[in-house]
Amino acid sequence: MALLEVRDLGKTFGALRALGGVDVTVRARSFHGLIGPNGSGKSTLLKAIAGAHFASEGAIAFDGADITTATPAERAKRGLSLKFQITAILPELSVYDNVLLAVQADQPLWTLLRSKSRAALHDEVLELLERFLLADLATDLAGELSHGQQQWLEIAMAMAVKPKLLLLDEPTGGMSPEERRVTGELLMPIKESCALVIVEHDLDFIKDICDHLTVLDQGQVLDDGTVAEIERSSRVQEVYTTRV
Ligand SMILES: Nc1ncnc2c1ncn2[C@@H]1O[C@H](COP(=O)(O)OP(=O)(O)OP(=O)(O)O)[C@@H](O)[C@H]1O
Repeated sequence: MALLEVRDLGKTFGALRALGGVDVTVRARSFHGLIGPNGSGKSTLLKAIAGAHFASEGAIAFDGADITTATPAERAKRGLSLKFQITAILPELSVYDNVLLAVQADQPLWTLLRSKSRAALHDEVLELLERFLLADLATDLAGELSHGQQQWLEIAMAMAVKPKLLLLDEPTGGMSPEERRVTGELLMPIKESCALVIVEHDLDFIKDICDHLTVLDQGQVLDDGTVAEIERSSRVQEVYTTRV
């Protein structure tokens, strides 16, 4: 079943047509990669899905609802969660408090005042810290974590709201090969409850973790299919050998 349907999406910035006629379908609990040369429109598409900017044309449906003109907060309430290239952690707070803030963001105020609820929140924070290899660093300042650990903290925070779809923009940028490998391992289990749309330049990483790929070129869909189909695509090979 389709969780996200992007139909005939277009986005212009002044005279520049960054996206045009883009169709993308993401199934529930699938990992969907957006790849393509620099400037092909990957981040623009991710931002349009998140509501960070509005599409100029076309429609976006998420979980059965039309979200084309919904605000980022309304999309988040429906189960969309995102982590962008730019960091969103609070460096002066502990790792624990960063995750606690993210977990609390999903709770009504009255829930936070009950001690039973606070104990449950504590358990949720610990569970996320364990899952993303941060439990031993809980009391460290977030700003003192390594680059890779900061990325994992942000993914943990994005997962704190129990999304149906997680959007990641180049999560492995600046990571060591070992940190990339671990990031892949940390992401795989989220498939049990959540789909992923990921923009990534590391093609080996994206092929390892994704079920489905959409290849963009000059703001349009060049090809779309399983990883094996895209690997065999002569159109994609041509673009990657001549322009990347
Ligand atoms: N806010 C903006 N204002 C004007 N032009 C923009 C804006 N955002 C993106 N663009 C332009 O839209 C086009 C697509 O950019 P986008 O960042 O989506 O590509 P990308 O595939 O993510 O590139 P990269 O792989 O280099 O990150 C580019 O020509 C870019 O310069």
